[in-house]
Amino acid sequence: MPDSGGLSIEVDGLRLRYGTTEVLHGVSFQVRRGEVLALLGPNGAGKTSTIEILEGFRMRSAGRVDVLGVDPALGTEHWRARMGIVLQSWRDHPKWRVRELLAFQGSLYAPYSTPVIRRPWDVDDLLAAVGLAEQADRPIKVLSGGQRRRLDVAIGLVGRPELVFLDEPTTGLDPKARRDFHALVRRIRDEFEATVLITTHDLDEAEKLADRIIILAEGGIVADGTPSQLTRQIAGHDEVSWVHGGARQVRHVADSTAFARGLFARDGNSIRELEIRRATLEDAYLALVRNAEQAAAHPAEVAPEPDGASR
Ligand SMILES: Nc1ncnc2c1ncn2[C@@H]1O[C@H](COP(=O)(O)OP(=O)(O)OP(=O)(O)O)[C@@H](O)[C@H]1O
Repeated sequence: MPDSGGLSIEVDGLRLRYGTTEVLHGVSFQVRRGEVLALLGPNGAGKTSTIEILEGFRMRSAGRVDVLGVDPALGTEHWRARMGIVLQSWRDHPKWRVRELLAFQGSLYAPYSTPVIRRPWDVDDLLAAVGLAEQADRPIKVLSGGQRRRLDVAIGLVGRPELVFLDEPTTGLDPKARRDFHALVRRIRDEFEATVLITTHDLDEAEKLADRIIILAEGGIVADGTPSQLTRQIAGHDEVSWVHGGARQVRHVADSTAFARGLFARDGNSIRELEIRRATLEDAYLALVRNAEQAAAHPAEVAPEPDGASR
């Protein structure tokens, strides 16, 4: 079965220690089949370590992990063939030509083809999908950095994976390649119903791509929700400004829609030049990470985020 109860990933109480340092202090989350989940967090938060455990490349210290219905510590080649992995670092195959390499990598997946999922992905179709059709017959050593990154993505997708891990996939891509890549992620989700777990430091990318975001900081999950749910967690960050009686007024409020409704109910036609600046995902991210870092440094002193309106 591709999943257990519609879930591609289940993590419960995951702990990881490197020597005497505990990097993950009991992390729990689930990812539904077909969901695009972005894992965010500061450098060193444990994102890559978490993904490596899910991929079966790193042993956990404690906790329960289930990926596509299997404990990754016990994963077989057949289980691994159902996943696609795009790592942060380049693989080095300088003498291969692009098409040859993809055809070879694809052939490794052929034994795992099923009537439902035909493996591998047709090489020409895949080259077109990642924008490498013109480079198909070039040796890999002559590709630009961005083209090599596209090839990394193609290698991760050639087996028509049910679950794709993308570790900072758009680093080094130009804006057009980045936009094409976002379209490709949507395509693999929509056409193949693949589950996608992506790590990125680009909050704009996370907001555009992810159905759900998890923020990891100080060894734990500090937020888990849709981009707009996360943004709403940071109360008092929507800025509403308007002109009334010739003077500009400014308020910072938790819910700008409700505030504007009240404003119009009260002052009606005399409101001019209403502007609302919603809290951004970046505002939310920075506040949540800052809170987690302060809580870790001074466990007793951290005050909760303010709620409601303030000047
Ligand atoms: N093999 C290792 N041995 C010891 N410590 C390690 C090892 N790998 C990672 N670490 C440490 O574990 C912590 C988490 O690292 P990890 O690479 O998972 O973070 P990350 O969130 O992916 O960071 P980045 O955003 O910089 O990629 C870091 O403090 C790192 O130094």
